[in-house]
Amino acid sequence: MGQQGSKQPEARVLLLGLDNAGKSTLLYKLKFNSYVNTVPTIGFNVEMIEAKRNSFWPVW
Ligand SMILES: Nc1nc2c(ncn2[C@@H]2O[C@H](COP(=O)(O)OP(=O)(O)OP(=O)(O)O)[C@@H](O)[C@H]2O)c(=O)[nH]1
Ligand SMILES: [Mg+2]
Repeated sequence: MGQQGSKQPEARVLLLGLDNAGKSTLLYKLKFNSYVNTVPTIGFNVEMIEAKRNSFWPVW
């Protein structure tokens, strides 16, 4: 239980879906906690999101 050393754990998440499904909207909602008006993505989007501990992840 508790902190496992000082390094924060990292996870890589791949978000897949059909064209226009709302992937970018979800990504930017998670990152900026607000709605972002998107354009169709050419290629892919990569973002780093920092998550704080919460009731889903009370301990690392
Ligand atoms: N009604 C509604 N519209 C949404 C929702 N999420 C996204 N949209 C809209 O759906 C459209 C496509 O959203 P995007 O986030 O660009 O979809 P995408 O999956 O990234 O699309 P591609 O990059 O083309 O693959 C946009 O007009 C969004 O505003 C939602 O939860 N509800
Ligand atoms: Mg997109």
